[in-house]
Amino acid sequence: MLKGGAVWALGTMSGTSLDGVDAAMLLTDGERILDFGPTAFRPYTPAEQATIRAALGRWPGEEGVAAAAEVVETAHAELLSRFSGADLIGFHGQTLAHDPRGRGTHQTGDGALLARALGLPVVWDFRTADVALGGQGAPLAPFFHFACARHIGADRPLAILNLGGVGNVTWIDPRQPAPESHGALLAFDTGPANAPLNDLMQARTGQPLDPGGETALRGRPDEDRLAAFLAHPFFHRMPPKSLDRNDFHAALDVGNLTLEDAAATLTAAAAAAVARGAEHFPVPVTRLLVTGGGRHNAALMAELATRLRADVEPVEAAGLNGDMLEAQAFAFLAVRVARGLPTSGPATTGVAALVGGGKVSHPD
Ligand SMILES: Nc1ncnc2c1ncn2[C@@H]1O[C@H](COP(=O)(O)OP(=O)(O)OP(=O)(O)O)[C@@H](O)[C@H]1O
Ligand SMILES: CC(=O)N[C@H]1[C@@H]2OC[C@@H](O2)[C@@H](O)[C@@H]1O[C@H](C)C(=O)O
Repeated sequence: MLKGGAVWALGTMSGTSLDGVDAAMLLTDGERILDFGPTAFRPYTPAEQATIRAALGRWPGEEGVAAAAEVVETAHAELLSRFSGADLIGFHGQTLAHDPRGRGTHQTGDGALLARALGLPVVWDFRTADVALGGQGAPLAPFFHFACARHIGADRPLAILNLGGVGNVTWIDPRQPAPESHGALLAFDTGPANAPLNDLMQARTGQPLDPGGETALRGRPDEDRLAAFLAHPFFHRMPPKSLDRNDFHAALDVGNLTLEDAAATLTAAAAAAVARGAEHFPVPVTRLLVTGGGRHNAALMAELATRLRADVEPVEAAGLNGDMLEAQAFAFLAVRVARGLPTSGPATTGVAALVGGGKVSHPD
């Protein structure tokens, strides 16, 4: 186990959009951010993506999972071998299934194998312990978001919103001494973010996303569909709460709308879900910093600004890197695990007490 000092950790994320693997170096003691280091991205090829997609929703030992694991491991080994100077690795793996109150949570990819391949300690399997102890197992970035808020010198409550396939938000009071302090954090998944819009664009146009939100900007949201969407029981649950990528599939039927109106409806739904979530914040925020690919969607950012009475800005406005924040989070969490510090708590995953998730595998 590490003692007090800072180390260079190399974190990875292979997100729900299945576009590829992000990796980022971070100099940290698991409490503070001391420096940001190099970053890199390795896309999945269409064939690799298809192999992972075929295993979505599956559990260890089921058909297709071994092939997906091999793709994930190979892509990570290739990407991570480009870096030098790391003391340890934080390997998230690829979530294939997430059912915290049922079968559990499943991130594929073997960290022990990567430790041997790369010759470095690998911290991995971050979510299982939290779920086993009654937590949602997600989101896990909030303890890092707290460090980010401190790093950028925030002096009043703010929120960091991640718009990936699914949305997740962290409300932060940076005046508290540490993320595990009472009242420092509240975090939860907000609802579907880009995934339904990507699925619509793929099905109707063959494009994987709505670039810049251009299609949605030409359409009008269907208010009846929005109201039906917001009636979903997920919005009546108190946070913390988490979602699987396709949990909202049936609640977001935009089948008979034009492409533009369907895109506008799904975009408005993602923003409305965040606004619903913001009603749970302990005190309202005046600043919402947005990370994840959805910050490039002008229609989504405009809908957020309309629905939330706050400045809605990409995290870059505060000097952070919105493409790499999750990879940096798993670098940070790896150091916390190595130091025996908690990675989640009642306010972030709903677990009964503070939990230090994550396994450590050594190269020999
Ligand atoms: N230029 C763009 N215009 C519109 N949308 C974009 C753009 N770039 C990225 N996106 C959206 O962001 C998504 C990718 O976001 P991100 O990389 O944050 O997801 P992820 O990390 O895979 O997901 P998660 O955080 O849910 O695990 C794309 O699938 C797309 O929907
Ligand atoms: C189970 C799982 O992998 N969840 C992801 C997913 O992608 C976004 C959202 O859903 C969030 O809950 C989480 O990832 C981020 C990095 C987290 O744990 O903070």
